[in-house]
Amino acid sequence: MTDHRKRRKAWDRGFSVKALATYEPRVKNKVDQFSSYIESNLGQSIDATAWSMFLSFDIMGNVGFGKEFNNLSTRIEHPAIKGVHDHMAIVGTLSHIPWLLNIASRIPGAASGFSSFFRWCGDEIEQKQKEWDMDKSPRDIVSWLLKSYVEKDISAAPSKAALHEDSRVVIVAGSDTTATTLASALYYLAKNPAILLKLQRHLDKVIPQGSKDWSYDKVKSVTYLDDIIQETLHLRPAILTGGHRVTPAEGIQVDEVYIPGDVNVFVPVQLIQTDERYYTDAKQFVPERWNERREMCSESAPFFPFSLGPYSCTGKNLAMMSLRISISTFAQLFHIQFSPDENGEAFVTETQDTFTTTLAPLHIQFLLR
Ligand code: HEM
Repeated sequence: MTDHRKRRKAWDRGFSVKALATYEPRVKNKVDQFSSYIESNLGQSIDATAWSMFLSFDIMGNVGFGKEFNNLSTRIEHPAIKGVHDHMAIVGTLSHIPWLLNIASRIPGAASGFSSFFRWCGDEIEQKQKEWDMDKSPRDIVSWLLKSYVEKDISAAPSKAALHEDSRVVIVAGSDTTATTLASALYYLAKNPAILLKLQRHLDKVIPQGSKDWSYDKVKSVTYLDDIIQETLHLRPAILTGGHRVTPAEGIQVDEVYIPGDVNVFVPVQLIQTDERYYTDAKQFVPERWNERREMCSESAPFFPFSLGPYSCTGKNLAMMSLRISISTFAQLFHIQFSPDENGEAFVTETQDTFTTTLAPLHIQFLLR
């Protein structure tokens, strides 16, 4: 735990206000690239699940590694994405039996599906270290981690292997999660035209001159945008169940249930966040519950899509920034609706909990407002 707290410092530097300010125009640039594609394909059916993935991985390649994944321009998955998904399918299944996961990673060939991803991250770290310039301020998350390592800072990864692992976490933790949240937000906006319209009105109020006047500062002032993101994370958190935790040696009392010590437990995020005891119309998409209809949340309403405590998400501010930039840009420019052959059902019923979430395709159309 003390070790973990120390190591968080290296991570936190990569998400400081100063670091985020250097990422912001790069995130916007990727979102604009996506918007340009939409503009030249207005009315066409677009798979929001796949495209959200392309966008998030391109963002994470750029701000995570300072590299171009080119998913948006080629519309072909970078091998790192496939590697991550193969990896997560195994993690999602085996994490319920943690010792099996340890064994599986040591069986020759068992990890072949995601070894290209491991190799890619490792090569990038090696390359960065070769080109390392002490005088330059890091411009991406991995460079912040490498800086601590090269300078032997107290927060540094304790070994090269640990540094390689951290670099993989940047992609695994940062891309899939933001992508599934964006795809879910697009699903809710397509399903609820009145909510999309209300968001557009709020955006028009702070950006009356249209998209050329877009600025992150203006968008950040639109609380309804945050209400929509929050409600998406409330109903469809990107990590549906979350990682397990071990109970303290003396055991733990949860209401009337006693759980003995050293037991693996899960706290299923989505299940708890959609419990009617805490929220009115708990499974309905009502962004207003976070502001003007606050009475729809009880005092103790649980909300922890980024987890809580010392192991909570260190990339939360980057995730929120990416989501605000993406959703505000799309909503300002476009009307969003389901494609004629889409009703959104499979997107909900075929969701798989693979530690991060695996989503079914979602066919939507963007039209000019
Ligand atoms: C909507 C997007 C995101 C959601 C919902 C999310 C959620 C979470 C959750 C629930 C955890 C805790 C996992 C556990 O307890 O087992 C976590 C941890 C973490 N997240 Fe995120 N995350 C998001 C985006 C990001 C981004 C963009 C990054 C950037 C790289 C990131 C980096 C991390 C890291 C490094 C950890 C491990 C923290 C630690 O162990 O101290 N996340 N995230």
